[in-house]
Amino acid sequence: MKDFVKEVLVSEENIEKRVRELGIQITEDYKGKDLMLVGILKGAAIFMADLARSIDIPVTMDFMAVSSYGNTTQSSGVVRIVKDLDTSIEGKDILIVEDIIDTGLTLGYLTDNLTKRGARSVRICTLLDKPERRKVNVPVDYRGFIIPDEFVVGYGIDYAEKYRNLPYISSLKEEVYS
Ligand SMILES: O=P(O)(O)OC[C@H]1O[C@H](OP(=O)(O)OP(=O)(O)O)[C@H](O)[C@@H]1O
Ligand code: HPA
Ligand SMILES: [Mg+2]
Repeated sequence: MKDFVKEVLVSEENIEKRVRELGIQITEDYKGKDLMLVGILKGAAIFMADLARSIDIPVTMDFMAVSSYGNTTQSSGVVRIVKDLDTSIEGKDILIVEDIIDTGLTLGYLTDNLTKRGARSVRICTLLDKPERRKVNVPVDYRGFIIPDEFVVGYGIDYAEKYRNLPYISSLKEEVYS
């Protein structure tokens, strides 16, 4: 066990199994539709790569980058678009792919923003959901796991840009923050 890991909350095996299940469900729901996956950088990059390969219909993929956390464990509350989509999404069925929904500020802003661009539908797929921390109510259509109110890292998710390459989801020892 890496010495900065406090507790493994979701194992590599459980992530793999759940991603496969989500892919099957999304494949069913979007058959015959023009599905575009929108991954939210950087946290969702790893989830997006695995999820896309578990979906069995043709999809298009693009990425956006927004930032609200910076190098802290607290959301600033201000969502800023750092990288926008490359193409118009008018008439498309959009599935936003996120690593984690915490306060809901990021996804609340993004759902609104993408809906206003004339998408046919905008839905949300998040690997992790931390409902205890919610400030903005956002409808989650596909959810990997519900987790307790702990700051987590791994499988794409960072603390101060580190630990994204852990293959599982874990909490960090207190000394990492100090
Ligand atoms: O529900 P919220 O409280 O808004 O938090 C969730 C968002 O915060 C993190 O992104 P971050 O700003 O850290 O960017 P990153 O993905 O590049 O790490 C995470 O990846 C989500 O996008
Ligand atoms: O628990 C978290 N870990 C890392 N980044 C985050 N952004 C929102 N919640 C989290
Ligand atoms: Mg982050």
